Amino acid sequence: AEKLDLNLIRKDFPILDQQVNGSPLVYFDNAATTQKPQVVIDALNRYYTQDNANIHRGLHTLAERATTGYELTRTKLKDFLHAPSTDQIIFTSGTTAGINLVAQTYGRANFTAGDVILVSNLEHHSNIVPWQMIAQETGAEVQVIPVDELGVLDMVAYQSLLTDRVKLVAVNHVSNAIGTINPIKQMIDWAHRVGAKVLIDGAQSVAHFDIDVQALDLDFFVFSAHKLFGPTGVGVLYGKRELLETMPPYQGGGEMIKEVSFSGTTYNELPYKFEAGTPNIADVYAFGFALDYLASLPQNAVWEQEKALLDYATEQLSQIDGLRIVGQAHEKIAVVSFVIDGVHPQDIGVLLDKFGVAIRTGHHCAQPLMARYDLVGTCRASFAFYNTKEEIDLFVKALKRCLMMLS
Ligand SMILES: Cc1ncc(COP(=O)(O)O)c(CN[C@@H](CS)C(=O)O)c1O
Repeated sequence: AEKLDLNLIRKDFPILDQQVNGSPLVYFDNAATTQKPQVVIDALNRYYTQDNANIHRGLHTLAERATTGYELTRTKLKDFLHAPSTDQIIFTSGTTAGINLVAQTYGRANFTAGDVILVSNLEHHSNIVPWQMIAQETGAEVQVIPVDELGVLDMVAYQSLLTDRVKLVAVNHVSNAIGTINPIKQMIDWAHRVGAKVLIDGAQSVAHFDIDVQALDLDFFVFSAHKLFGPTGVGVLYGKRELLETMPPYQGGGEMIKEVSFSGTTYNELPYKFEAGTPNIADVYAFGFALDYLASLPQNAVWEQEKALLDYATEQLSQIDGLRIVGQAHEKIAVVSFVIDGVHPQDIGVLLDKFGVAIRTGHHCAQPLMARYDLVGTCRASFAFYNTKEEIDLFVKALKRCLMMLS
């Protein structure tokens, strides 16, 4: 199978070539945010030096160019997600904003007392708190799909929780904290059988899978550009047309209207009904170049590289005395969460940074999951295709030195 030329690839990510505290940077925090290829950085620079103007309204050349660039990304996303139309691609500020939008519009219009919103114990706070907020407001109830010792969702429990009271199932495709890949096709099919809609939080899966929203029969799908080698402050909400059409607007203002008068206001068509105010034009424009960059890579080689990194890191870390990997699902993305007997994750994170190694420590915005495993937090190393086995060797060597210093 085709392999990635990592020397060439890493030249596309200038940020990776730097020293941190006297050692080469080893960036293993890609689940928090990915680094950006030069083409994205160049696109941002080009937008602000040549094309910047407000969009959709101005009739002058720069406004036309800015509008074309912004809408071109929406078209690229339609293709990327295999969506039926661009109308169903809504730009938000991120995954969190997308989930809040659905909770505050679809939720408010459809949830009533006694309804159930089903989430999982693996969820990120962004896919728990918005549902708690709308549940409080509507009298609906949030119930939780349990997870087992390995970090795998309990599908038997899921089936029994799927009563006809369930109006929405909101789960992540992949856990950010421990890397578990959930069987979302099956989960969606089962939910639809009881008449429930499904929102899939794809923040940690879009970078690792080809997502076909029609084949998955997805009702809602949300993710952030910054997890997909694009800028921060840009998110995508995909929704089924018949759902988006019936949902009231999320925020009021310019762009999302047709006619405003003090005797009444009419709203714009999809997708603009959900895009009030001047959007994050430059970052949406630059995001399109991240999508082009990814499309230029041999996708299987990318996934092979990530799998090789996961397997090698797991093998190397498993040899360290007292180290326990948290989350050992058979189906995992390239994330290794671990704890070490007698050592606080925070201390490891701080010390690793002294050796130039960037990982994330703590609860990873998944406190209910940490509580499930009776942990204050974990150390999380998360890899991208531009990381190397040599970096894993540096990481393991540094980790062993940290443990010597802490012993
Ligand atoms: C599964 C999942 N769901 C939602 C979010 C929120 O994405 P935003 O772009 O911040 O809105 C994230 C972001 N997880 C980062 C920051 S906490 C991590 O270090 O794991 C996520 O992983």
